[in-house]
This record gives sequence, C-alpha cells and structure tokens, in this order.
Amino acid sequence: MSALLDVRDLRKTFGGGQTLFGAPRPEVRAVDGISFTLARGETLGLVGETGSGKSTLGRLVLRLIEPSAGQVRFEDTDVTAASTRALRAMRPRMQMVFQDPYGSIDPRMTAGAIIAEPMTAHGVGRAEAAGRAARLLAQVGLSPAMAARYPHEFSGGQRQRIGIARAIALDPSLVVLDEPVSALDVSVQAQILNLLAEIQARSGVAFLFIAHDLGVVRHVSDRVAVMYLGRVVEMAPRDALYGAPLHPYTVSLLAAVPRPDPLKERNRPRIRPIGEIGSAASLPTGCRFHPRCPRARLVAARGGDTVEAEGTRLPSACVRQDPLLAPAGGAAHLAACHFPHED
Ligand SMILES: Nc1ncnc2c1ncn2[C@@H]1O[C@H](COP(=O)(O)OP(=O)(O)OP(=O)(O)O)[C@@H](O)[C@H]1O
Repeated sequence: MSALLDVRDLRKTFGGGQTLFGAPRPEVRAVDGISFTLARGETLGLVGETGSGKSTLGRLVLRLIEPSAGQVRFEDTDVTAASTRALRAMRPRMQMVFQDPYGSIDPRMTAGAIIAEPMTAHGVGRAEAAGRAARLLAQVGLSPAMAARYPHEFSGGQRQRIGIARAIALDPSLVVLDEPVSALDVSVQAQILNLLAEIQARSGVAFLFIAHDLGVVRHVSDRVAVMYLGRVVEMAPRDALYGAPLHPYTVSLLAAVPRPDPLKERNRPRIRPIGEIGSAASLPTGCRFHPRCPRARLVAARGGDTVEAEGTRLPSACVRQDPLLAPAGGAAHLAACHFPHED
C-alpha cells in the first residue's frame, strides 16, 4: 500500500533578491531538501532547536505556504500541484493544530461555533454541525454545555482540547501538530498527549508531531526525525533513536533532556554542541553541523585526512562534503553523518 504522505526533496527559501534600496537580501534556506513518508495511523515526531525549520516544514506539507521546490503527495494526490479548488476539497483530510489555537481564531466566537466552522464551511448544515460539535466536545473530555462559552473562559489545556476538536471535526487522515503542548503545564501536557493517543487509536489518524522537546516526542512517536538547519539529520524508529542515536546532534540533544534521577544525572556524559545553532542564511560548507560537532573534533584528534577549520583541525570530509541521509544502523535508521559509528 502506498504511504499516506510522501514528501520528496521539499525546499523553502525565504528572502533573496534585493531590498527596495538595492541591497542584497539574505536568502534563508529554511527547509533545504527534506524527504520522508508517513503511513496511515503513524506518528512521526519532528524535533530540533528553534530555527531548524520544523514549522516551515509542517506548513509546507499542508501547503499553507508555497514550496520553492519538491513535492508533497497526500493520499496519492500531488498537493504541490493541486489547484485551489482541489486543495480546498483536500482540506478536511489534512488539518493542523497550533501551539496557541486561539492565535488565529476570533475571540468573539463561542467554542461551539469554533468547532462547527470547518464543518459548515464544507457543506454540513448548521444544526447537524452544532450537534456534532457537542459530541466532539465530549470526545475531547469537555462538557457539551461548554459550547456556549468564549475562548477567554477556558484554561490553556481546555483551549487546546477545543483546537483538537476543531481539527478532527471532519475526520482527517493527517493532522500536523505544531508544538501542541509546549505552552502547557507538565501535568496538562500529559493529559493532552493521552487524548491524542486515544483519538489516534479510535480513528487511525496519522500525526506529524512537531516539538523542540525530545521528552514529549518520545511519548507519542512511532518514528522520530531530528532536524538541523533545514535538513533531517537523523530519522529512526523511536526506540532506535533514543536507545542508539547515531548523529552527534541527536546525541547532544538527548544529553540535554533532564532526567528524573539526579544520581544518574551526575554520571551522565556531557556532550554539548559547541556554541549556538548557526543561521540558515549562511550555511557552513560540507556538513552543516561541523562548526558545532564534538565528534568531528574527536575523529580529527585520532588522525587521518584532516583540514584546518573553525580554528582547529577537522576531518576533511566533514568540512568539504555534505553528508546524505542514508541507512546507518539498519534499513530504517538513517543518519546524515560521515562518522555515524564513532564516539
Ligand atoms: N516568513 C519568513 N520569512 C523569512 N524567514 C523565515 C520566515 N519563516 C521562517 N523563516 C526562517 O526560516 C528558518 C526556520 O524557521 P521555522 O520557524 O520553520 O523554524 P522552527 O524550527 O519551527 O523554529 P521555532 O521552534 O522557533 O518555530 C528560521 O531561520 C526563520 O527565521
């Protein structure tokens, strides 16, 4: 069976060209050649630091923004080439949940109206939509009587439940969730993650789950993709990624996840990337992680073919060749690193 979602070499560049006064405007390669598939009912977690391109990728997949290049196929239809009309017909099947669901919603609408809106927009009658909105409220753990209330009368967690109810109102087969629990207290986060798992078990919806927090992604994902400056640098089934990470960036992200046991915390190796995430406006040569990579320094110290870069010696492959995302630990465990097995 073909994949629900098939993303091929997707790219998005912002800026470029010139400003009004003729100065060159920097070109930002926010998404720089990303490919992956998603099966029906699957959850792919997408993690990375701020600025790695996660939100841009999520919006491209749903064609809320136009790609610069590449292709997105959803349910065997080319989303990137779809006409406005075809795209509109697809919308009920592909939905999005935002970090703050009310950022884009009219605060003067009641919860019932907010949930009913996508249904009436797609031809469901008003009375039928109101009835379904009440049932959806119950499904997301809220009282149907809350349909008459306004956004400001809800807590953050309740608002996110309403955002989820709205997203699943038309029974989508894909929901892109962009940091859906990042703004919530930890206890509320767990409730929302459980709710999403219940919805998925019942409906078979697939999730593209975007988060900067590896701990959150671990709870919900079947597979995880780690993004760095517009690229996926590692992608693997959840247990392989957390149990045996291959890319030094993933290793460093995992080292930064706090653990509940302070004793273990003390003995944990401190692997940190050097400095801050670079800029997608001025990408390094070769491997885009090389300026921050602790492993490149380790490998160079052992000798071999090295060059002078970043004020130190680094393997010439890291500085000169852009590594491809390729199988490195079994067919399903992909990493974009010249030295995936050296630590
Ligand atoms: N509309 C835009 N115009 C110009 N640059 C943009 C635009 N949207 C995003 N970018 C740039 O693209 C890069 C990726 O941004 P994006 O928001 O996708 O990253 P992210 O990983 O989702 O980060 P965050 O977690 O902060 O949302 C960043 O360098 C950002 O500044």
